[in-house]
Amino acid sequence: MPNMFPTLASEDFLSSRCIWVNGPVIVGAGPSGLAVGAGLKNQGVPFIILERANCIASLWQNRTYDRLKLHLPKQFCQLPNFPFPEDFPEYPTKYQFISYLESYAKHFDINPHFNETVQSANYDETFGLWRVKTIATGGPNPIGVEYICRWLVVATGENAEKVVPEFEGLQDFGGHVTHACDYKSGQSYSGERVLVVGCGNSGMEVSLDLCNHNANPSMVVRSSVHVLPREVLGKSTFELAVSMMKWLPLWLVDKILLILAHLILGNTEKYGLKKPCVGPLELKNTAGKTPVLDIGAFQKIRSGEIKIVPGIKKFSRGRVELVNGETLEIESVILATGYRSNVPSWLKENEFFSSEGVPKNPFPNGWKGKGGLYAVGFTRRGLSGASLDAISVAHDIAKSWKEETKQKKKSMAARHRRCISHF
Ligand SMILES: Cc1cc2nc3c(=O)[nH]c(=O)nc-3n(C[C@H](O)[C@H](O)[C@H](O)COP(=O)(O)OP(=O)(O)OC[C@H]3O[C@@H](n4cnc5c(N)ncnc54)[C@H](O)[C@@H]3O)c2cc1C
Ligand SMILES: NC(=O)C1=CN([C@@H]2O[C@H](COP(=O)(O)OP(=O)(O)OC[C@H]3O[C@@H](n4cnc5c(N)ncnc54)[C@H](OP(=O)(O)O)[C@@H]3O)[C@@H](O)[C@H]2O)C=CC1
Ligand SMILES: O=C(O)C(=O)Cc1c[nH]c2ccccc12
Repeated sequence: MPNMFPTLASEDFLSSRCIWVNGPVIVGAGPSGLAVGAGLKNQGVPFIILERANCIASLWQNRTYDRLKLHLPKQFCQLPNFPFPEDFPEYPTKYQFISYLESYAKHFDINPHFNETVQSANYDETFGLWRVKTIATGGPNPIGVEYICRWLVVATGENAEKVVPEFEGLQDFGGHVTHACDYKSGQSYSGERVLVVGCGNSGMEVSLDLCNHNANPSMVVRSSVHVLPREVLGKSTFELAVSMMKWLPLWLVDKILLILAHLILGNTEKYGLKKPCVGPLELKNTAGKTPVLDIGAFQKIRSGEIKIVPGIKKFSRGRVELVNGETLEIESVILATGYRSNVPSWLKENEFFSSEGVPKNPFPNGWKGKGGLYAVGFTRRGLSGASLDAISVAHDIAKSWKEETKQKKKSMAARHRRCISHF
């Protein structure tokens, strides 16, 4: 018997709309998307920003811990054309940074479409247009929307999704397992033995915060890590590196950074923090691995308050077995295992973006693709890299928007004249 009630795809239940955008569609209302928006506003170009969360800068507002501060000095973190307030400290807190971003959006009158997740973006070769499909969940029912535009700006970030590795036996562990993006404070871990998996800036700072709340962290270092002091003789290490880069080759700057780190912190390898073979800046540029800028975790490692342990073999009820055969009894696990881009899941394009979801061309040539495609904030250079991209992208789009608008006006005027001459 034929099926009288064929099942409908979930999309069929959505009412849908199609919208022509006179200008670019920007995906993501983080610092990168806001900075492009500001540049476009300054040049009179209309645009829309689509944001899956219900606020701007959702990484900063929803997916970071309470005690987070910017770890680069403020002059490297402000966005174009709107400086930080003068009374901001050298390393603003995340709350100060968020309030700055709110003022930034207000100043440039940027109003993203919140609760609207981009599901796919395809380039229509025939018409030379982008078709961007979203699901908007702000109203009583989800709505499917399709935007048609000439320019598409990808500003979804290098940290769009958490990385959650699979571990044997984790389902039997029975304790609390959280990713660093959901960790707010060590308060609820007081007195607990906690396994922190990963030793990047997140792993280090979460471990430090746990110590400050009387918990006992063990931090997994499965391979290697560069630990640099955040400051050298009161001057930011990052700033020092940027100044040296003007005169010296990268390898030499890396050597000097490692010598300074050794003078200030001593031999970090003695405590189980094996150093990578490649220098800290070279590693950041080639593999995107950020060196740790230490704000006090290393002192806790030296004192034994943070225990360093090797890679994980498997979990079992209330325990973890390590690759060296040692077993630890633990109450909780925090996965400080990093983040990844989500571009491959929605952008139907594989010439400009790699399979990891970052532009294939290295900095400074990774911001412009073909057919009006742009990327902002994928340079592995934090907020200062995002600002540089945003300036280039806004300038380039404004130029071609103005040319096309002028041409359209010309051809409309010509059509108008032809119409008049008929009378
Ligand atoms: C804990 C932490 C601390 C950091 N500290 C510093 C620092 O001190 N200095 C520095 O320079 N950098 C720092 N960074 C790097 C960080 O990536 C940048 O600061 C900055 O947030 C990058 O901005 P962005 O706009 O490119 O990406 P994001 O801030 O991640 O913004 C991207 C936005 O896109 C939205 N989005 C994603 N997918 C979709 C979709 N499909 N549809 C619609 N919207 C979508 C997201 O919800 C998000 O709001 C830090 C990162 C982390 C994780
Ligand atoms: N104050 C600040 O400004 C802060 C900035 N940040 C930034 O946020 C970004 C993300 O940092 P972070 O979250 O630390 O992520 P990272 O990608 O820098 O580090 C991930 C860590 O997890 C480890 N890891 C991944 N998978 C496994 C596994 N299966 N077993 C054991 N270890 C594993 C990695 O080890 P391996 O190297 O062996 O792969 C690495 O040590 C960085 O750019 C960082 O600088 C983060 C926190 C604070
Ligand atoms: O914190 C981050 O994620 C950054 O990307 C900031 C950053 C850019 N370049 C760097 C080099 C060394 C340490 C941090 C950074």
